[in-house]
Amino acid sequence: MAAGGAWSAGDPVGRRHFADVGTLTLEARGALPDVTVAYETWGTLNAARDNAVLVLHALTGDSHVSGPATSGHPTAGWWDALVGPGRALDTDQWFVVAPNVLGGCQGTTGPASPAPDGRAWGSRFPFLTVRDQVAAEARLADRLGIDSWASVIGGSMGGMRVLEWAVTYPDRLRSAVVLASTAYATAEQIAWCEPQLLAIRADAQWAGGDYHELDGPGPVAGLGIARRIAHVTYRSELELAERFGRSAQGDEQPIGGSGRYAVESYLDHHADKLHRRFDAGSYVVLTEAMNSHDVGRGRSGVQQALGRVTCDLYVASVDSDRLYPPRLSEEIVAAVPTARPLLTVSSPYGHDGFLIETSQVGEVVRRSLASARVSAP
Ligand SMILES: CC(=O)SCCNC(=O)CCNC(=O)[C@H](O)C(C)(C)COP(=O)(O)OP(=O)(O)OC[C@H]1O[C@@H](n2cnc3c(N)ncnc32)[C@H](O)[C@@H]1OP(=O)(O)O
Ligand SMILES: N[C@@H](CCO)C(=O)O
Repeated sequence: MAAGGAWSAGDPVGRRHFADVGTLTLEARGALPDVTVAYETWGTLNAARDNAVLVLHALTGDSHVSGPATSGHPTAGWWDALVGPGRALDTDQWFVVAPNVLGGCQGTTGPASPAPDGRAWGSRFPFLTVRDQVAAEARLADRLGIDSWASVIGGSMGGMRVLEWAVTYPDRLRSAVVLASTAYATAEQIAWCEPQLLAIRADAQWAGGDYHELDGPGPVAGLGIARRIAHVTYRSELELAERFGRSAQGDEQPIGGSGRYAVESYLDHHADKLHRRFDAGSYVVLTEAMNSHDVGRGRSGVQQALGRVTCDLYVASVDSDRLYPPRLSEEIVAAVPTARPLLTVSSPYGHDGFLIETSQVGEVVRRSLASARVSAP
């Protein structure tokens, strides 16, 4: 990419693989040609090809579930504690696959990728739904020769894709884990996204979505505002109160001075970090895809759709999650015939608890894998 701020698609070498999955016919309209899916794997696929586990990341995640920070990944794997020998996703037993989502910006085709004419897709990138993203992941499974996943696991936006997998391809997964997620985007979730989308599109550097080919920083300010809004929703009111209170950041005072509150500084920090690792165009495409999420669309409603699920389903909510409140997980459990009783991750951190509370999340993952049938180690 030419501009777009300091964001980089990362080290093209690293440990990622790239699968060409062809042209995807999209749910809303049109098609996306020449789709590439970037993915990482851990462990070994067994001879029966039935020990594979699919891990699906959330909004700003990527394929780097586990491993140290690299030149391409400024932070260590987002579930590093869960993957490896003896860990919940025990790589002595399981073959773990993690793709970057369709529309993303870490190797999988997205708005910053070159279109057939060689220029970045930018504003020409088509509207995606969660179903399109899952269709791309199913193509990846085909390419890897994996007919049936032992488990499909994800939180938040990743959990949306897990549910779509379970509803669309009930024969292709034996168990599933849906963390801090929902069967449909609620009015409030869509409402929180609206000012985020407006902030990015109001940034003069957005250039109608075609900033990738321009000189300049790209819509860094707009993306930063979007991240600040989103990040507040990812944490709990009590955590922010106890952690930051009314403290000032440093010696300068916010009242009558030029200082900032500590919580403002914290949000500034997260905004600054995001634009270095994430493309604003992807943020828009993925946010609109999340807003589209409704497993019941065209399937006679949510209850009917969830009634199609046949895998062993584990649903967990975070008790302090104000963005994906536990009632949304309760609705899934009530409607899925094969759902286990709702599990609760106890955390002061809110929605981000699904990323932070790796010990509790690991237990949920262990349970799902214990119920997955495998031919051989
Ligand atoms: C599946 C996926 O979606 S993966 C994508 C999710 N990952 C990310 O988005 C990476 C960005 N980080 C986050 O979203 C969250 O921090 C999490 C969930 C990953 C981790 O949460 P926590 O461990 O609780 O980290 P926390 O939110 O407290 O942030 C810590 C950072 O804030 C900084 N910080 C804390 N207080 C302040 C302050 N007053 N002023 C400025 N910075 C501050 C810390 O120095 C630390 O910086 P660093 O991350 O550069 O080391
Ligand atoms: N921190 C997570 C929250 C969204 O679920 C992310 O950035 O993807």
